[in-house]
Amino acid sequence: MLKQALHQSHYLHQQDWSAITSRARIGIASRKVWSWRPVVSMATSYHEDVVLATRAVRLASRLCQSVQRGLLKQETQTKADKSPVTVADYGSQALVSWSLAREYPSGSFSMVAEEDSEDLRTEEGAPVLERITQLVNETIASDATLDVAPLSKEDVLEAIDRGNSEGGSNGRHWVLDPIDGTRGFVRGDQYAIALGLLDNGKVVAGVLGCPNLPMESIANGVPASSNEPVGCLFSASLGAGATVESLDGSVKPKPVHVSSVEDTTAATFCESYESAHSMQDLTANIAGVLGVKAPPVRIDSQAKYGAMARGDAVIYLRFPHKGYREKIWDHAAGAIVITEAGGEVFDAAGEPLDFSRGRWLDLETGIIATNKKLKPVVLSAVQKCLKEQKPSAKH
Ligand SMILES: Nc1ncnc2c1ncn2[C@@H]1O[C@H](COP(=O)(O)OS(=O)(=O)O)[C@@H](OP(=O)(O)O)[C@H]1O
Ligand SMILES: [Mg+2]
Ligand SMILES: [Mg+2]
Ligand SMILES: [Mg+2]
Repeated sequence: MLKQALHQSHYLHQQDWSAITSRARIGIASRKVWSWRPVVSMATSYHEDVVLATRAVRLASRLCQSVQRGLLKQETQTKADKSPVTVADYGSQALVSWSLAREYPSGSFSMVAEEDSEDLRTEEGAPVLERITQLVNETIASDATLDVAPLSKEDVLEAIDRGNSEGGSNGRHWVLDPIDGTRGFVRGDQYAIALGLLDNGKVVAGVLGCPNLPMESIANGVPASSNEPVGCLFSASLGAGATVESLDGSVKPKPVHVSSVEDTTAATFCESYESAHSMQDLTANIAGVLGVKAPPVRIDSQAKYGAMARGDAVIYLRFPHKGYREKIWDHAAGAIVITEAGGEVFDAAGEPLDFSRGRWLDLETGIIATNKKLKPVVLSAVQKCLKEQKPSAKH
C-alpha cells in the first residue's frame, strides 16, 4: 500500500515545499573543501564543482541503472509493481547528497532537490527505507575509490532531507532532480540524473547523467544498435563550454555545440514524450509556422537538453498545460549545458530563465531552446501561435 502510495505521489502530488521546515545536518566529516567561494566573478572557475558533481551523478546513475534493470525484469515476470521507482528516486538523491556534502564543512552545504523523506519516516515506510539503505550501501561498496563505513538508515534519511533548501538569489545551492523523467524510467526509456549549481541565483555548473541515451546521435530516433556505448554524461560550467563523455568512462569528454542550422525548414525539434507535460498541438502549430518538416523527437527528461546540446535536434519546445508551475531542478542542469554549448534557453517573452526565485521558476508561458541565430524567428512563431491559441482544455 505504501509502495503504491509512494509511487502515486510521484505522479499526482506536488509537495508543499514551504511546509518543509526541518534542517537536517550531516554528521559526516568533511574530507576536503573544494572551491568554496561566496560570490560569482568573471574569473571564477567551477571546474572543481563539475568534478564533484560528475562523481556524484555517476554514483547515482549506477544505482538507477541497477534498479531499472530489476524493474524491467520484474515487469516481464509479474504485474507492474512500480515501487522500485520510488526506491531509485530516493536512493539517487541520498547518494548525490551524501557524495557532495562530505566535501563541505558541516552546516555549509545547501541543496534544492525534488524528494524528501517524510513518507519514509512513517511505520509503513520502514521496509522501503530498508531497501533504499541497502541499495545505497551496495552502490557505495561497488565503488573501489570509496572506502567508508556503511550508511545507517538515519544517515540516508538525513542525506535525502539535505535537499530541503529553498535556494534563492544568495549563496551557493546545488539543484538536484535525482531521476528526471520518472515515467521514462518506468517505461525503460530515457531519464536523467540532473545536478546543477546556483551561485547567487545564476546556474554556474551542471551535469546531466543520461544512462539510456546513446553516445551516437538520436537525430533520427534512438538507434536500434550502435558501436558506441549507451549512457552519456553532459557537463558544463560558466564560460568553460559543454562536453559529453560516456557515463561508463570509456569515451573521454569532447566539446559539444548546438546545431548551426539557420533554415527552419531544415530544423528538427524535440519535446516531451508525455503529452500531459506539453501541449503537443501547440508545438505542432509552431513547427508548422516555422516550416519544420521532420516529425518531433519525443524523449523524456532533460536528456532532451543533452541531445540538443550536441545537435541531435535544433529546437526544444515545452508548453505545459495551464496552471503547471515549473520547478528549478527540471531545468537548471539542462539549461547551462545548452547555453555553454552555444544555445539559448528562454521563455515566451524571450527572457532567460530566472533560477533565483526559490524552488519554482516564474516565467512567461513555456520554455524554448534553440541556437542564437534561430531565436528571433522561433520566438516570433511562438508568440504568433500563442496569440492565436484557443484556451487550453486541460488544466
Ligand atoms: N503536468 C505537467 N506538465 C509539465 N511538466 C510536468 C507535469 N507533470 C510533471 N512534469 C514534469 O516533467 C518532468 C519530466 O520531464 P519531461 O516533461 O521533459 O519528460 S517527458 O518527456 O514528458 O516524460 C517531470 O520530472 P520528474 O518528476 O522528475 O520525472 C516533472 O517535474
Ligand atoms: Mg518526480
Ligand atoms: Mg523532473
Ligand atoms: Mg524527478
